[in-house]
Amino acid sequence: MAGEPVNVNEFEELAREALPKMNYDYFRGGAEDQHTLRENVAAFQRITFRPRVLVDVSSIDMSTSILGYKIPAPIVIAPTGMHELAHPQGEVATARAAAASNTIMVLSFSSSRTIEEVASSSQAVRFYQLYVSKRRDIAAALVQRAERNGFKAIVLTADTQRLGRRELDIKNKMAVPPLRNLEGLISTDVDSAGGSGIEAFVAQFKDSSLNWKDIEWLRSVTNLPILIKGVLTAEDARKAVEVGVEGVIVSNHGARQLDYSPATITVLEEVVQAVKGKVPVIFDGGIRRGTDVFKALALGAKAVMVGRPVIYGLATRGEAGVVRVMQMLKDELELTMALAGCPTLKDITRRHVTTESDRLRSSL
Ligand SMILES: Cc1cc2nc3c(=O)[nH]c(=O)nc-3n(C[C@H](O)[C@H](O)[C@H](O)COP(=O)(O)O)c2cc1C
Ligand SMILES: CCCCC(=O)C(=O)O
Repeated sequence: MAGEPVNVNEFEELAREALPKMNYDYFRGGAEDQHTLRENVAAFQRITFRPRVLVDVSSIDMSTSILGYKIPAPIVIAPTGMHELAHPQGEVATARAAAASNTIMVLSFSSSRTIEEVASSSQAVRFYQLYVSKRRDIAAALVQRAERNGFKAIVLTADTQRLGRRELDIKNKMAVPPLRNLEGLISTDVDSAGGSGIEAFVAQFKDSSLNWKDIEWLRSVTNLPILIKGVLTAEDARKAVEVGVEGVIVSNHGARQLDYSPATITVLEEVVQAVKGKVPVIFDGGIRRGTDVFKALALGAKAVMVGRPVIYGLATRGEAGVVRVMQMLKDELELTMALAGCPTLKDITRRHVTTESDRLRSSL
């Protein structure tokens, strides 16, 4: 690609050029037919704006807060695994970029670098994403390490009872690289039977009996607020509120788990309505533009998280690349707000977008 990247999608192209195929495939790929992977992005393209004109937008305020932590824009770093496959500094670089961007980073359970390394290299507000192992003492130990090291919330990923079937990883015989948090706790040296080592590893360690009752167990091992990640229905949103978690994250795991799950942006409103404002609803999946962020906010998200674009920035330019990606999305959101006539996040309403279902309803 010639010249400087001017948008987040161009970072993806650069990352593809920079990375070994196996690593790029792991980051980029989705489950099975990758239908949901395409839809996560395509569904945004079917939402249009109802911009308002002649509003004073000489000053735009994008600031918000999540669980009381103030951030200058509602764009947060999603938990994604194995950052050393993108850059030798791994999550240390990502965490530094989060601090430089004054945003929140959710550190993945499957990080290359340790909780302690990430904590000591960055002042960013950090949340810890948890997968619960069959041996509960291991999960509890990880949560307590995160808490001791100043992480501010636990993000419990609920959509990964087993790993989705990612055929690129199977073809590449993708092996699990070192996950240093797990050293001395769980072996990642698994027999992949000639397929995806990641899938085999998850099958071996993950407790697939995990269920709503276990939130109580999680409460018993930590004082941190708990967010549930992977909610796609009103039913589960109500359950999450019922069991008393502090936040709900609408996510289909970047289309890496159940293929033919809905594009997340198409179910956000359903979840928001079910939650009834009792806890914040955070959104992820397919955010590639500031316009996407605006659309998610218009449909009721408090903030969005970004997965792959952060990795592409990291792969291309390390810390500086992640800072640039976050800045691009933020700048695009600011411009979108100005052009749509919304000087603050509160001004963004449901009336500022037209969705596919709006169009269907009005054609009846
Ligand atoms: C390479 C990669 C690794 C991921 N690893 C994790 C993980 O360890 N834990 C988790 O909860 N979600 C994980 N996710 C899902 C992200 O948190 C997020 O839901 C998703 O990336 C959002 O979609 P986007 O990539 O289109 O922004 C991963 C996603 C990708 C692309
Ligand atoms: C133990 C690896 C799981 C990482 C993950 O969640 C993903 O690749 O989507």
